[in-house]
This record gives sequence, C-alpha cells and structure tokens, in this order.
Amino acid sequence: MPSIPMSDSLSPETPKDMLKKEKKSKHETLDFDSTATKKSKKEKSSSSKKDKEKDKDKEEKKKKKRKAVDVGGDDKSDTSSEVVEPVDLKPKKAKLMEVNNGGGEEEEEDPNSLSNFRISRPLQNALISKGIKALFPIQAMTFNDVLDGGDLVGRARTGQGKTLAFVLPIIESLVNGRTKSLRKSGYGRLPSVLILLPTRELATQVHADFEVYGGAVGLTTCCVYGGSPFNAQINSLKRGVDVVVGTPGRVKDLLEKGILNLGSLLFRVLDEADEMLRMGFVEDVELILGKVDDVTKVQTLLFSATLPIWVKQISARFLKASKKTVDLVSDQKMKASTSVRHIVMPCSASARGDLIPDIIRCYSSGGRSIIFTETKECASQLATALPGARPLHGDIQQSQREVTLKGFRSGKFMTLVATNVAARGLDINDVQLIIQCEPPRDVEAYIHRSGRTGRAGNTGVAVMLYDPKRCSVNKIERESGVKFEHLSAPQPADVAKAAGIEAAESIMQISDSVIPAFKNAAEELLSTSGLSAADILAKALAKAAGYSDIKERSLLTGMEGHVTLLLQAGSKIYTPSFAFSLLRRFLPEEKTESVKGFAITADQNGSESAAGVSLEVVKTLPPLQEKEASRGRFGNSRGGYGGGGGPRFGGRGGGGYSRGGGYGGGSNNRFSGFSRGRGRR
Ligand SMILES: Nc1ncnc2c1ncn2[C@@H]1O[C@H](COP(=O)(O)OP(=O)(O)OP(=O)(O)O)[C@@H](O)[C@H]1O
Repeated sequence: MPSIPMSDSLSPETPKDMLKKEKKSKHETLDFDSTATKKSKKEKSSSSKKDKEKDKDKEEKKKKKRKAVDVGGDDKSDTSSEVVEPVDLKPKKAKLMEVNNGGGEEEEEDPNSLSNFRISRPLQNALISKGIKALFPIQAMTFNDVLDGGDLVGRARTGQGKTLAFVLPIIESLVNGRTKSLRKSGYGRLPSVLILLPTRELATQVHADFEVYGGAVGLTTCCVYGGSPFNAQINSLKRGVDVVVGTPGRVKDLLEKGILNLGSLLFRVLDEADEMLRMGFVEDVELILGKVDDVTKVQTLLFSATLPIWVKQISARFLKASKKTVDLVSDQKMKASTSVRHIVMPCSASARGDLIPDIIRCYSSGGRSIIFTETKECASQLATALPGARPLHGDIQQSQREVTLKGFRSGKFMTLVATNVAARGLDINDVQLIIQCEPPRDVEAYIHRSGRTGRAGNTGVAVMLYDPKRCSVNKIERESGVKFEHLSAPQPADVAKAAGIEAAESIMQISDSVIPAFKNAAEELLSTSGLSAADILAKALAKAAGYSDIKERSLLTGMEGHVTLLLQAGSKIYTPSFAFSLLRRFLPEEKTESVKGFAITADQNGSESAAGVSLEVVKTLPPLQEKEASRGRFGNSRGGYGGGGGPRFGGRGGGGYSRGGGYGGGSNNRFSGFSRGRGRR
C-alpha cells in the first residue's frame, strides 16, 4: 500500500466538505490499545478467579507455571500464533480414586514424576531443589533408552528441556547404571563424557547443569572453550574429571596438544549440532568424533533443532545403526515455540530507537528483554541508546561477555542487546520479551531467537520489526509455521496512559512528609496557571513518568511525529503517482508536499460500492501488500515509500476528507500514508 506521510502543515482550513468523519476501521482489532489490553487482562483474571473457586488446588498449580505475562486478549484466538499440538510441559495428571476416611478423594499422580524413573534419591533431591518434580516429554521419552545404552537423535522445540534429556540419564548411568563399573576413578582419570556445543555461553550453561546435578552425586566437570586461558583447563584435565563440556575448536586444540585423551570415553553428546555446522565446525567435529577408536564402547547422543544433511550424515556415520530418533517437531507445521506470542510490527531503521522502549514498556511485563540485531555495530549502538541496556556480541571480550550475561541473569540490568551469539540455547529466567530489529536471514535464527522466551512451559512475547519497503515476513512465517499477529507500533499516547497509571501509583507511595515543603508551590501554581487541579496533576504525572510532550507515531514506520492516512478510491491505485494525482485534485499543493512515503494495502479487491475518494486517519494498520507482490511495480516509482523527492502531501493528522462521485467503477483500492503530528515527548 502506498503510504502518504503528511507534515503538520495540514491546515485546519482544509475544506469542510472534504472532511469525512473518521470511520471505524475494519482492522481496528489490530491496533494497540493499552487500556483495552488492561481490561481484557482484568476480565481474564476475574474468570480465573471463578475457576479458582471451583478448584483451588488445581489453579494454584497452574499459577505457578503461568507467569506474569498475559499473552492474549479476548481476541487472541483470531490473531495469535498457530498452535500445533503444543507439547504440554505442565504436569500430567493421571487421576486415581482413593478411598480415604470413607469418602472418595482424588489423588493426582503425574506419570512423568521423577519417582517413576530410575533416578536415584540424591539426584531426585537435587532436581526437586531446583523445582523440577517431573520430566518434560523429551526427557521422559528418551530417559530409559539412554540409560539402557542406546544411541539417540533428539529434537524438540526451544525451551523444552533438551539439556536435561542427556544430562540426567548420563549421570544416572555413570553413578548407578550400565557404565558405573566402566567409569574411571581417581586422580588423573580420563573423562567418561564429552559434550560438544557451538558457543562458549552454551558450554558454560551446560557445564553449570553438570556441576549442579553431577556434583550432587560426586561427578566432576570441566568446561573448555576458546578465548579463555589454557592453564586452568589443563590443570583441571590433568587432575582428572568425569565430564568435559566444550566448544569444538578448544576441544580439538586440547586433543592435538595431547592434554585431552578420549581413550576412556563412554558418552559423547553433540548439542545444537546444526548450529555447529552453521558455524563452520564441521571438520573439527568430525575430527573429534573420529578420535574414538572403538565406537561400540561409546554411546553417542545428538540433539539438534533441525536435521540438515550434515547432521543426518554425522548421525549415520557416528551413531550406531540401532539408534533411536525422538523427534517432537518432525514435520509439524509449527516449528517455533507454541507458548510464545509471535508479533510482527512495521518499523523503519531510524524509528527503532524511539519505538523499542515503548515496545518494552508494553510487552515485557516488567521482565527481562533481549533485543536481537543483525550486526555487532548495531547491537553496540542500540545498547548505548537504550537506558539500562548492555550489548553482547562476538567482538566483546570473553571475560566481559561472561560479566554481561551474569549481570543479565541476576537482574542487574533488564535489557540485553545481542547478535546471534545469544540466539541459541541460552536459558535465562524470566525473559518475557524478544525483539528482533529486522527479520533474520534464516528461519532457524527466528525460531531460536524467539525461543529465548516462553521456556519451560512459561509464556512470552516475540516482536519482530520489519520495514515493509525493504523486506517481507512471509518466508519466515511460511517456514516456521508461525501465524504472525500483525500489529502496528504502540502509540506514545497509549503507552503514556499506562505510564500514567504507574506514576499515579508511585506518587501515592510518597510520604506525606513532603507535603508541607511543596504545598506552597502547588497552591501558587494552582492559582496562577489558569489550569484545573486535574490538569496540573496530569502534567505532574507526565513529568514523573518522564514525558514532556507526546507525539503521534506512524503506523507504517514507527517514526514519531507522523500520522498514517488511508486513501481509498473507486478505481485501482497501482502507482504512487496516481495516488498523488488524486491528492492534488482534492488538496492544496502544500498538503501533498508533506507526504513522506507510501505502502499499498493488501486488499486489492476492494468493494465496488466505493463511490469516490476518501482520506482518513487510521488507528490500525490494514494488511499491506507484501514486498514481493509490489516489487517491480513500485520499486522505481517516484516518491516511493519513505523516499524523499517524490510528490508530497501536506497535512496535520486528524479528520480526513472524502468526495463522492469522481472515481466510480473498478474495485476500491486503498492508499495509506502518514503525516507529521504535533506533539513532542
Ligand atoms: N523437567 C523439568 N521441569 C521443569 N523445568 C525444567 C525441566 N527440564 C528442564 N527444565 C527447565 O526448562 C528450561 C529450558 O530447558 P533447556 O535449556 O534444556 O531447553 P532446550 O530444549 O535445550 O532449549 P533450546 O532449544 O532453546 O536450547 C531450563 O530452565 C530448565 O531448567
């Protein structure tokens, strides 16, 4: 859809007969409305209260899983991500009737509860101390096979517990199971387990899991990755460890130096195998796997989000023919997390800095946010621009990366701006919001980035920004199986309303002791300002919330100081120049001059009943024609979307115009634009 940007020069003297009352858009449901969201949240919570009365215990358990974010309004079913048989991570309840004191009482038992698996008491205790009482499906479906010695290829969506799917049966096997007698012990022992992961951050994370759960049963673990000194790793390996977790490059180095010896290996695990391929670790991985002489003595487990040809080849070459494949994604359409609300929002690169804080305000529920950028420079710049944010990318020294991740995990700061270095596997508590500054190059990156939220059965929100004039979200939507919610940028006024409520709450918490000191000034203001007490208080709340002015924001680009208009005509609008000719016909030249860009709406087959031309301010963005569809037709057009130099259309947002007759016949085509608003924040 061509978009018409308009400057605040749209004068009030626009002919009255041209003005048309703002129509209620049929796309209104897409608009961000913080008050509506709040209302639906309240409604939702009140209905859950009723449920609670019915079954208090049940609801209590549910509440533990359902964290602060309410991801859906009442209309969620229309627009939210497609849910394809989500793997239910909540405890399953097989109900057993038991007679107790003469009365029937229901006792609930989870078939995946820890006690139903061959997990020793100390390990069970360690799991329970971390809040884990039952195995997740990928764990339950693989535990016995791994414990009994089988090779395995495992696949499950992000955040569904793939790590413990190998950590737990390996530990149990080494301590109580099949490999107990084979495991080396004593000073200088060779490792029994090798885990390969693509990044240092992931290696550190998996190492931490082995420390907690393996440590509980007396196993020691060492983590080896590049960018950190060799000495500590060498000393640890010389002393002897049971488990080595590392990245392929450093593991290979240690093997070649003769420091790491895989002669006693009982288990090897490739985690995020497809990412190791993508990162170019093919040769290293193959070399490392080839170091084991007798593969019959080693159990090999492979976990991967996708199964590209190399991963299949690796599994054919290095896993036993009897291997089992447990694939909880398989050919299901929905590859991304089903507990995440997937949103796409038009936004130009230059508007990101202003828009992102508002997105965080609207969608993070006060939790952590991770923002993904395509480049390291962009991550650094954005982290500098956003208050309280820190960058994480490959050019940052390893020691600093560790400090940053630690600070983010511990809540020292709540916004991380990262490149794909943080896309895979990172498991950070309470990440409520993922923002992707632009669509990633491949669908896997989308799946993994958005999978940093909505983990372990919790919910989350993933917002992907895109510039409709540069790219499309169709490919990612098609390949990930996600059904995106198309929302436009939250309007600063809506965000400010929510901020005002928070500011009012915080004002009420201020001690009465301040009143005497400020009362005179307040009374003076009241008597001299000419404003009502409510107006003055509104300004004070705005100040407390950090607002000094409020601008409108383009629905097409997220740019502040712009308003989006919708132009409709009774005949097809193929080019911006035709749209401009329409505008010129009805509006003064200076109005058309202020148009800053265009996009063509998707509904090419408009209503034939449209009698003439209308121009109106829109509150919600109608679906846009996809970039692929418009390429060629508008690519070289004069005054294209967001471009300068094209014909312009001036105007201040508000109202619109229409004129009957004129363009009869043909379908009703739409042409929307944005114009400068007035306010300033
Ligand atoms: N059985 C369980 N019960 C409760 N929480 C669990 C269970 N298993 C794992 N978790 C938690 O779920 C979270 C996600 O687990 P994990 O990081 O292993 O997921 P993943 O499938 O490897 O995700 P990704 O594909 O993103 O790497 C972790 O915080 C983990 O502690």
